[in-house]
Amino acid sequence: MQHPQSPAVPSERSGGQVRTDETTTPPERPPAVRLRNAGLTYGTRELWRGLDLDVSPGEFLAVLGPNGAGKTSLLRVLLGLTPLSTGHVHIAGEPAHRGNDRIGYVPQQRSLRNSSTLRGNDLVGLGLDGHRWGIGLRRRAERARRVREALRAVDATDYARTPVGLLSGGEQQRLRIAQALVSEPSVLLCDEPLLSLDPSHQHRVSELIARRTRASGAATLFVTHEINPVLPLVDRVLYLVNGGFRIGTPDEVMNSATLSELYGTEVEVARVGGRLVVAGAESEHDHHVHEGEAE
Ligand SMILES: Nc1ncnc2c1ncn2[C@@H]1O[C@H](COP(=O)(O)OP(=O)(O)OP(=O)(O)O)[C@@H](O)[C@H]1O
Repeated sequence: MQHPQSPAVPSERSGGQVRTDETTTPPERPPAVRLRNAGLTYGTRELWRGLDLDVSPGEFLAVLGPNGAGKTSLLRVLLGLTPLSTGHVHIAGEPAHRGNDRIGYVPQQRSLRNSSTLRGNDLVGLGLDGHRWGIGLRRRAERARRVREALRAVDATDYARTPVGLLSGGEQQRLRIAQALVSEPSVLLCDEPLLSLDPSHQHRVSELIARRTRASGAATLFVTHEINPVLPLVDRVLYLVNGGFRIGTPDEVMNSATLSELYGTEVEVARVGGRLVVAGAESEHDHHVHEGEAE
């Protein structure tokens, strides 16, 4: 796992002598996301419980699991929209709360209305509104530069001036990703960001998000049913199922023994033509296989 390391602190010089007795270590940055004994229950339905998780700045975490496992609900908890039933959640050292401008969010896709006359660059620019920015960013030129850069990063420059209602689902999705990235958030939450994207853009967007995660030191939680584009890029996987979970590297989690134990039934994880295929967990798992996807 590659995380930014705290720089070493040089020893202070005092009166010509090197002081080694008071070498101070910089205060550690709090985890970008911290969950402790977290549990979420709706009525009598327990989605997950006893979840302890720290996501470090610069870490890329895939959140996987079948339909209804509680992946979106977990993101809602981090966004401060859904309270935990048990335990605690902190974002960058503060309790999770609504309207947190440290978080960038790519929500699960909803088609933007055909009638929407909003243009792509306006939609991406909305990602800069409502944030507390430094003086420089108040300048319109700087704002426009950031929007342009975000559009270029998702390969959306060509349709930046087209009304979003006229764009395809995949094109709209790329704009949403640019909108979440433009504010350079500390925590990036992506809910099925690869939906509607063709295989080439699935890879491109996954790589872009991985790169931005490392470069900016943001922590990214990436909910997806499309595991193959992201598994080679992620540091760890959180796999939610049947109220339980596993956290570990892709190799630690995505194997037959671990998933069989988690599902309580025989699950086979196989490599087929360089792709990971999960089989045996009934229809819930079919979504992991995306036939025809280019490698
Ligand atoms: N506010 C709510 N009240 C009651 N039940 C809810 C509420 N929100 C979600 N649920 C239920 O919780 C379960 C988990 O939903 P969630 O959307 O988190 O699952 P998911 O893992 O993201 O699924 P998918 O892969 O299908 O998107 C679902 O059965 C859903 O119906």
